[in-house]
Amino acid sequence: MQRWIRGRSAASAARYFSQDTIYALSSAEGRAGVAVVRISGPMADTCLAQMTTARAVVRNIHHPSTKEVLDSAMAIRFPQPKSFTGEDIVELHLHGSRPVVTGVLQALSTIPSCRPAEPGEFTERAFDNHKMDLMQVEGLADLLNSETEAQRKQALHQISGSVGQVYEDWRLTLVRCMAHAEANIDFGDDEDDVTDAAYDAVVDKVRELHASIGRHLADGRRGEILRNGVQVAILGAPNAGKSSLLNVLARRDAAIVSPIAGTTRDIVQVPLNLGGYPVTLSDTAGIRETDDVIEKEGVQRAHKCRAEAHLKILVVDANDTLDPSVVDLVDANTIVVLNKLDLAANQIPQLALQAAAMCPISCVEGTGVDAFLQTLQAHVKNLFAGANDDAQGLLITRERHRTHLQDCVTHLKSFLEHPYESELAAEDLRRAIQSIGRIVGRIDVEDILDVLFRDFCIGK
Ligand SMILES: Nc1nc2c(ncn2[C@@H]2O[C@H](COP(=O)(O)OP(=O)(O)OP(=O)(O)O)[C@@H](O)[C@H]2O)c(=O)[nH]1
Repeated sequence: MQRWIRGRSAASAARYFSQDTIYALSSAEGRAGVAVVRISGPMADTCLAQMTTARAVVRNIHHPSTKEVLDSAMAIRFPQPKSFTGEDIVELHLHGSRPVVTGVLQALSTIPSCRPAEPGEFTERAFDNHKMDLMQVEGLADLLNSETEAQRKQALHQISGSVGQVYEDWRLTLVRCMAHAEANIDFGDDEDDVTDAAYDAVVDKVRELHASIGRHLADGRRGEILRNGVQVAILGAPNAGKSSLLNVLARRDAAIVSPIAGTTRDIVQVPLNLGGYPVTLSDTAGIRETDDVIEKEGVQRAHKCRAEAHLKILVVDANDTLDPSVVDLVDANTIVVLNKLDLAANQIPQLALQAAAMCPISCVEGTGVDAFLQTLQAHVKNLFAGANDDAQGLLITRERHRTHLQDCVTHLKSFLEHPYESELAAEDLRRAIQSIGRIVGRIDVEDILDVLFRDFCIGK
């Protein structure tokens, strides 16, 4: 354990070695049915003994010195090593009232070597005690930040450890390959065990792994898109009804709507949950040639937004002739919305556009909005189609993982270019092993952990 704690930031290492017992409110702040105070560390049982006589039963909680009754609560013990942190843990399930929680936390501060927990410190202890690996900690962070069902599923999948296990299996395969490569350096042809045929099998194994990781990398970034949300840009000419559409979908007046062409200048974003998938809708400035400096900037931002979007909605006024510059915006990832149907005298214009779909609607009357939403939802869902094609349902959820996997592939490729130059080949495998080992994380994890735990709430 010393090996990787040594690199930990000074504050974090000091915290770890102090052997303090930490406590915090682990449920949400404020009035609630139940408030859970979690205590972890060597004094957890002592805290319990000093404040109540209970073991998972309802009892009075006393102030340890004044003996004043602070609450009637349920106390649960989770003895080490099977607890969340791997240490003795006590949970006090209190009434969810501010004075009760404040009184209990204050009472805990009077017990020697007990102190309030830092954000994420319970999870940090779980990591330190090998109860979770880095990917699981990241998965927990994702779960806490998740807002839709699909995000929750992905985070839970990562917390379960199954994704990390696949990487660990790949790493162990490479370790075995490297043992063979090093045996080649040490014994060459003199050793019976290290036959050419055995080494050929190692090269085949590396080739296989190189292909598997390559396929895994070609996942269309579905895991990262799901984690960060699907970006959908609403584009079109001025006055087509882009802001009106945004407001209809958001069910509130998120953007200003007016008959003055060129009203929207900056990007206006609204988050949506579409069938369990997280979506960010961006309303943009109407695209046209202009000398107005501010509007020009708005049009540039609209083009940038379009370039970064996973899906585009092109809003067209069904009563206007199509501007060629707007036609150029259409591609296979664009849903065309023919708006202002109420003014079109029941004539839906037939447009020859290579779009993903065409949806006639009226933002003012609400006609066609439900059908459009279904089309949009289907296209969002389609971005993730095939997510479970992979036997393990394996998706890359963070850029950090992708970078290490790409490094690993680079080293494996280098190995495959000179597999029979023993020393070079062994060095390539060593680097490939290191790259993949960094994902699950026991190497150079300190900076990542510091950032991760900073984003955690106190009590987690
Ligand atoms: N009749 C009718 N009017 C609409 C409809 N949708 C929008 N409008 C009107 O069209 C005008 C422009 O609507 P906006 O939503 O501001 O259009 P926009 O595309 O965001 O415009 P810019 O900000 O100029 O890019 C407003 O007066 C809206 O009330 C519709 O379905 N039917």
